[in-house]
Amino acid sequence: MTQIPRKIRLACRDIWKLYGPRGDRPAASLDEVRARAAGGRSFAALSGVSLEIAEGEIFVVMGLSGSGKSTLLRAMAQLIRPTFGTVELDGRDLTAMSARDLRRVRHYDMGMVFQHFGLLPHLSVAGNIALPLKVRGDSAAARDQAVAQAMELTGLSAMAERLPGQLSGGQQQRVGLARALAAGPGLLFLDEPFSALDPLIRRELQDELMRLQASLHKTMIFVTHDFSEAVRIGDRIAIMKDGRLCQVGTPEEIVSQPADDYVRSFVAGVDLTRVIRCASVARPASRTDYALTVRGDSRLHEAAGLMAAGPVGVLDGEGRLIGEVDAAAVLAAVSGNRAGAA
Ligand SMILES: Nc1ncnc2c1ncn2[C@@H]1O[C@H](COP(=O)(O)OP(=O)(O)OP(=O)(O)O)[C@@H](O)[C@H]1O
Repeated sequence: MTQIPRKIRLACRDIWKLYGPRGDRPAASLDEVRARAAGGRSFAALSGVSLEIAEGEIFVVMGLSGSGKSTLLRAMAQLIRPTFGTVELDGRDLTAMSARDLRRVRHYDMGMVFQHFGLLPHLSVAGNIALPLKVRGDSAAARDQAVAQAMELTGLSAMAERLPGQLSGGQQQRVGLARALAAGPGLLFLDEPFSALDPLIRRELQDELMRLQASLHKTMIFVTHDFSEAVRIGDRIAIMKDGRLCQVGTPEEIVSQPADDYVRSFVAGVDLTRVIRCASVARPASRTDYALTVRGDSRLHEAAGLMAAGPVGVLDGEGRLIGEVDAAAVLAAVSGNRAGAA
C-alpha cells in the first residue's frame, strides 16, 4: 500500500477535461459530463482523474504522447479550467476561486518550468529570472536578493548578464528552474523540463533537481514520457493512458507490481536494481555484526558490489540493523521471484 505520511498539498477530485464544440463550458454534474463525452462530439482528454499529492514529494506524471499528462498538469495549475471536478491547494478549491485570488496563488505559491524554457531572448539571465517578481510587484531590492539567491542555487551566478542565446540548452533550463524558484513557491510544476536536452545533460539536471529538493523540500509535479526518468526522480509516479490513471505508486511498487500490461511494458525496459531498495528484499539478519553494511534505502545496484564475500547488513536511517541482503536476494528481486524476501 502506498503511504502518504505528510500533509496533502494538492488534491484533484474527479477531474474531467472535454475538448470539442462546447468543451470550455463547465459541466454542472457528472451525468452531464458523461453524456457530453459519450455523445462523440467532445473528446475527453481527462476522464475522472483523482489523486492527492503530499507536501514535499516529487510526484511524476508519466505516460505516452497524448495520454493527457500536460492537460492534467495544466488543469492542476489552473492554466486551463477543468470541465468538471475540483483542484484543491491546501484545502482551498482553485476551481472556485476568483481570477484575482488565483493570480495571487500563481504569483506566490506556484512556479512553472516548461520543456522549451520560455525565456525572453532580449533579457539577460538575471532579467529573465527577475521577470515574475517584477510582474507581481516586488521591490528592486527584494528582486535583486531573490535573483542572486536563485542563481546561486542553480549555479548561474557567473552568467547573470548573458543572454539566453549565449547559453547551452542545459544552461537555459537552469535559468527556467531559477526563474521558477526565485518567487519562492512551495509548489513547482515541471512539464517535460529535461526532454529537449541530450541524455548526459538531462541526467546532470535530474541530479541537480534531486540535490535542490534535498534542501528545499518543494512539492513538485513533474511530467515526463520517460519511464526511467520517472523512476529515477519520482517519490511517486502516476501512469496515465487515454486521460485516465492506470496506476499510482512509488517506483518500487510500480516495478514490482505493475497494475496492467500497459504499465508492465514500461517496466520491461528498466534496470530493477536501480529502483528496488535493499530494505525491500532484506531477509532477517543471520548474525549481529557484518563486515559490510548498506542503508536500507540504498538501491540494490549500490550494494551488489559488496556481496562477493557473503551477506551484507542492512541498516535503517538510525544505523540499526534491520536485516541482510545477498546476491541471491538481488537475483530473486530482478527475476521477479521475491520468495524468501522478508
Ligand atoms: N486544445 C486542445 N483541443 C483539442 N484537443 C486537445 C487540446 N489539447 C490537448 N488535446 C488532446 O488531448 C489529449 C491529451 O493531450 P496532452 O497534451 O495532455 O497529452 P500529453 O500526454 O501531454 O502528450 P505529449 O507528451 O505529446 O505532450 C491529446 O489527444 C490531445 O490531442
